[in-house]
Amino acid sequence: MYKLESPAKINLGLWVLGKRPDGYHEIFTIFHTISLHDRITIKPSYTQKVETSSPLIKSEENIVLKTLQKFEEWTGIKPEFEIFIEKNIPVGAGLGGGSSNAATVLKFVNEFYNSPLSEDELFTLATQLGADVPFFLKGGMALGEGIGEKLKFLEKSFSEDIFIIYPNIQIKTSEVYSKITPEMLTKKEDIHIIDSLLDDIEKLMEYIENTLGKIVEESYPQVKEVLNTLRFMGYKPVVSGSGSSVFVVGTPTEKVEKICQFKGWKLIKTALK
Ligand SMILES: C[C@](O)(CO)[C@H](O)COP(=O)(O)OP(=O)(O)OC[C@H]1O[C@@H](n2ccc(N)nc2=O)[C@H](O)[C@@H]1O
Ligand SMILES: Nc1ncnc2c1ncn2[C@@H]1O[C@H](COP(=O)(O)OP(=O)(O)OP(=O)(O)O)[C@@H](O)[C@H]1O
Repeated sequence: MYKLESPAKINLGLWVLGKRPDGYHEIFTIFHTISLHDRITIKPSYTQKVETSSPLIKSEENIVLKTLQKFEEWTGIKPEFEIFIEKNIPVGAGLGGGSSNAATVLKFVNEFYNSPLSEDELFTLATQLGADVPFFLKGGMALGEGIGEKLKFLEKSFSEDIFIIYPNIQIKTSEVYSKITPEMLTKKEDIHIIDSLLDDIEKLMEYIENTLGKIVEESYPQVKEVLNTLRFMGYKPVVSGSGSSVFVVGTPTEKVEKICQFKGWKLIKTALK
């Protein structure tokens, strides 16, 4: 029996640079893993089974199943494990839960069968599973370009406390990207300043924004309410990825805890890692 931790991520800023012919968008983002994680239990077996603790995820659609199938396509080896995922990462929250599970299992299975896939092959296979998957092969802090698969992993990462508010709604990433219009695009040269702020979280937070977050705020009143509540309290909240979760650097006051309880929002205290 093997037990693996599958970390969540937040996007410390996300800008959309353009739209590609294949419908995907060129982005610039700063990925950062956090200590919030799913727990994956893997048992070698005579069959292949993937289950989770979340009713929101249909077994047959689990990205981890797709990961095992792709691994077999690429290597000819049929991975036979019973996998159970204890979901602590809220689903459809912009925290990369599924992508993290896929990368964590892909890395394990490749090592279990004595690494038939090279690191480059792992990254290519991961990209085919989803734009966020390659980042989770290493984690930490990374600049993401392309569709998010062109990664520059940074030596340094942050360890500050953050808190996340999840308003219990799942948001489909494709829906958010489909609302991108030309005037929402950013020129890469206009965000060069970011490169000089990568070792100062306070300064970085002054500049970061999330283009997808602006769309989510306008399309989902529940997220808008979370953002305005936090702004009213003097925080600088940022939507992670395509939402619905919102993060703030720091620790929540009792007042924040009370409001989350009253509103029925899920408050997660965690840290950059
Ligand atoms: C929003 C982020 O989570 C930020 O990290 C990622 O950009 C999205 O990563 P992801 O959820 O793994 O995305 P995928 O599952 O690969 O793509 C879901 C859908 O999002 C849209 N998509 C995704 C990534 C990207 N750079 N451009 C896009 O337009 C596409 O319509 C795609 O069909
Ligand atoms: N193992 C999994 N864990 C979570 N979601 C999964 C998993 N497998 C499939 N899914 C599906 O993937 C979709 C996105 O789930 P996920 O939790 O990764 O969203 P997310 O946190 O918004 O991810 P991202 O930040 O990459 O957009 C959901 O509709 C969910 O049902």
